[in-house]
Amino acid sequence: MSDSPPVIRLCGAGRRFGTHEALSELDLTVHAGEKVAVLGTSGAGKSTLLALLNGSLEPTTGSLEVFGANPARLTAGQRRLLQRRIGSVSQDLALIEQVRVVHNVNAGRLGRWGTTRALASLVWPHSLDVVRDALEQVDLGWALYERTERLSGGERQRVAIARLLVQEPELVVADEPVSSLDPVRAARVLGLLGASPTVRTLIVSLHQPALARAHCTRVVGLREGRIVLDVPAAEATDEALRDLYELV
Ligand SMILES: Nc1ncnc2c1ncn2[C@@H]1O[C@H](COP(=O)(O)OP(=O)(O)OP(=O)(O)O)[C@@H](O)[C@H]1O
Repeated sequence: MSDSPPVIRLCGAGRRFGTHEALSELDLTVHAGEKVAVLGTSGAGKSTLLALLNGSLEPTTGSLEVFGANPARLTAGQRRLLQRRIGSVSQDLALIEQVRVVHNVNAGRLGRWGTTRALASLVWPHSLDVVRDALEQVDLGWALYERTERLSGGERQRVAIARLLVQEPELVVADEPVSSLDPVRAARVLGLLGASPTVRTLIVSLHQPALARAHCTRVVGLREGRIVLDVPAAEATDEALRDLYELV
């Protein structure tokens, strides 16, 4: 193993919303190259965990390090550099509806561009070859100049994946990125993220254990805000997962 710090290190981390404890006492270390699936029932805390990991939420207890740094202690400039290394897909996808698909995909490159280039690209889109290639990888080559608001839910999810692909982040944190896709496309998108030469580490929440086993190396199970399972994907058998999904 290299000397570089883990990509993620959570120690005794928790997150409260008012009096509600969404996550409690999480210990989780993720090393570069791991592909981690986060599973659990609705409300188990998956989105909250991923929001901690992508820097959009802070833990209310315990500690979090991403690439060896506590995001809360970084300067604004250091935070921007950190965000460039993290590609994120949230459940709301964070797409701009009124613009054409090419611009939403190019948003993945904004972290590397200055303001002038970013503004110019809104008139004459930059990096068209790169954008086209990313869209083709998610079967959306035809949608380059479509208005984003006209696309279906599954097509929009794939635009968000194409945005990730052009960003070339070291770490991808994806919250249910295939929830609107048909089974073949869901497998294909996860295969793309898992096999991408630039995405070195993947943390993805899923509702389909079969996809976790097929495309990830490790399965972390959350139940009522706590990690109750943390095994290599091959050991995440139906039996091992039974407790995770049992309704209380
Ligand atoms: N902003 C918030 N304010 C208050 N409570 C919240 C907030 N975000 C999440 N919660 C609560 O925290 C708990 C965990 O929510 P979270 O969205 O992380 O679950 P999840 O496992 O991602 O669920 P799902 O699979 O339905 O997306 C839930 O009880 C939820 O109501």
